[in-house]
Amino acid sequence: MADLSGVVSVRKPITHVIFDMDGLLLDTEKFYTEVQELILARYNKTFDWTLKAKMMGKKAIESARIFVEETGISNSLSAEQFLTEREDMLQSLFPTSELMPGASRLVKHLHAKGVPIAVATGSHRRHFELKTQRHREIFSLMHHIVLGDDPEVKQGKPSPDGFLAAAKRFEGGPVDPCNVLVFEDAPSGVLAAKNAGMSAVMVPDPRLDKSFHDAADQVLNSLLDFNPSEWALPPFEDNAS
Ligand SMILES: O=P(O)(O)OC[C@H](O)CO
Ligand SMILES: [Mg+2]
Repeated sequence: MADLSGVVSVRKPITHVIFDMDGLLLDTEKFYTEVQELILARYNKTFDWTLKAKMMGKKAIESARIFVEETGISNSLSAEQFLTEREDMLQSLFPTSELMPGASRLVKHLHAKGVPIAVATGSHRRHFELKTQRHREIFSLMHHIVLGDDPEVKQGKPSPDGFLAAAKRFEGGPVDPCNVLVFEDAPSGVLAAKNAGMSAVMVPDPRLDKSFHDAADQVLNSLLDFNPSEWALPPFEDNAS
């Protein structure tokens, strides 16, 4: 494949795949947005996608600090108080989480073809359990799952900690990062994958500024648009979703 300057870009042969969770496999980013809009409304402020872009994909306390500082409410609400306040709302929303379009098809396909797959999420254990309670089957196909409160994940995305921990835990690991493909929705997540030396397919929310697409190796509107053959992965045998 050649770009407009005639530079030929060769994609690395992929042997292992790591999925992000929130906003990529699960349609859970909308819950964070909803709750944060409600909290900010109390301070007569609005939540926008510039702030969302900075928060998404990060560990809870890291994104909480960004929230109170960027909105200028840190004198009234600390990051810790913000987390406590949003918790009740999130706890009732998370169990209703739905899979993103194409997530089930892609995970089942890669698993059936023997491609080792894992999850690396910024989400901590308690939230992970709530979000995945209706989706145990899909998550059981993962070789392993690295959570945001894993002791090896010292820093959240864009630090590569989560993806490097995930690459280490595959059978026969550590897997060379250049053979790992990451699926991400968040700017911080794409940077984390690139900081880990991995390839990144970004499936961003359409409201995210397009400048965040630049760091990704490929940008898709939906997981349904992913073509495994482009990454030397086994092709789909049908067009079913
Ligand atoms: O996108 P994830 O799966 O890394 O999750 C991060 C936070 O829990 C939500 O932005
Ligand atoms: Mg995400």
